[in-house]
Amino acid sequence: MTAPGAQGPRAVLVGTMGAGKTTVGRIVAERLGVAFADSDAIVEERAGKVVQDIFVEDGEAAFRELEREAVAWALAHHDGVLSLGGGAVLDPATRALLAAHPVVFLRVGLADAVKRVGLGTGRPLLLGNVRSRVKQLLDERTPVYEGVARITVETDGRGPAEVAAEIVTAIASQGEPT
Ligand SMILES: Nc1ncnc2c1ncn2[C@@H]1O[C@H](COP(=O)(O)OP(=O)(O)O)[C@@H](O)[C@H]1O
Ligand SMILES: O=C(O)C1=C[C@@H](OP(=O)(O)O)[C@@H](O)[C@H](O)C1
Ligand SMILES: [Mg+2]
Repeated sequence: MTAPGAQGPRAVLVGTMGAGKTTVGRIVAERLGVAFADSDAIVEERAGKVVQDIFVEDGEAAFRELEREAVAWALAHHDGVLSLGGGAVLDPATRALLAAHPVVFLRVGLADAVKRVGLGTGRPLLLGNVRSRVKQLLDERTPVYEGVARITVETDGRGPAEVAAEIVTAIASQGEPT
């Protein structure tokens, strides 16, 4: 994290659950030599409990409020790489803030997303039929991710290091004068 007055994140990663935002974001930050932050981790630190427990004990609306505040704070104060939770972009105020930032959409298809999220219990929105929930979220949210992104990176069939390398190249070329 950085002092107030920073320019904001070098890259903000968005995409659905299993796109690899947390994993790839950490690698991109390492390669750029900057700090990494994840909205879920900020929320968990502030709430003093994990995302799953916030959903169960306080409800999704309470989580979304904490998430909106965490993202707004990080966009203003974190100048490294920032990964968002998959649903953060559903908030209109968050989308408005994102317009001023280098947003990278990590695209993933249904098969790879399902493989990556597996049967873990850490993602409360996927409880039940994982495949049909992932499909529904992909269908609903892909246009939203496309709407906020300046850069889109395909992740199907590619490992995190390869995806991270493409992001580093893409943000470097975005920074060049046209
Ligand atoms: N490009 C990739 N190829 C294969 N597995 C990946 C890739 N990116 C992430 N993973 C794996 O998928 C799982 C979910 O990744 P994660 O970074 O938590 O995704 P997100 O934050 O987008 O939900 C992790 O086990 C991670 O190791
Ligand atoms: O898509 C969503 O609504 C969510 C995605 C999760 O983050 P990841 O996308 O990093 O898994 C986490 O914020 C929460 O379980 C809700
Ligand atoms: Mg994540």
